[in-house]
Amino acid sequence: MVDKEQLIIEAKKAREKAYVPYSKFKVGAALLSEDGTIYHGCNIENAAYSMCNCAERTAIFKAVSEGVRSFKALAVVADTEGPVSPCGACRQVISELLQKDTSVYLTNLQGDVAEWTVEDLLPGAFSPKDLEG
Ligand SMILES: O=c1ccn([C@H]2C[C@H](O)[C@@H](CO)O2)c(=O)[nH]1
Ligand SMILES: [Zn+2]
Repeated sequence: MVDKEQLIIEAKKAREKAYVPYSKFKVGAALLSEDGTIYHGCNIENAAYSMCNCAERTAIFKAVSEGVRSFKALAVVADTEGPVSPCGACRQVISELLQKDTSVYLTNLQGDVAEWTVEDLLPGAFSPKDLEG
């Protein structure tokens, strides 16, 4: 059973793999699936800047592309003053692909941890329901 502290350790390990020649800002994520598998993600940048992919989305897309859709928890870590704050694009992806009750641990290297719900990360998110008109 993977607990919060262990998942944060895994996110820190993922952070070390970040490819960030432009921002030099390393971010790591660890996504725990319902069956106990951990999907690691780091941010991956590109000389065409808009192609940069955040750590959270790397982890989520890895899991979903393996057919995994049920998640217990997501940990994200960066070297920020307070707990790292996911960007709007990641909040949108998190809101659609993680469950409402999936725990989200936002942390930094100093050990500050903020625990969020998926719902609170993006109030009023655009959702599949909006496509029904
Ligand atoms: O929660 C976040 C915030 C930013 N980044 C990345 C995107 C870019 O590579 C770098 C600077 O924004 O950090 C993430 O991966 N996750
Ligand atoms: Zn993001």
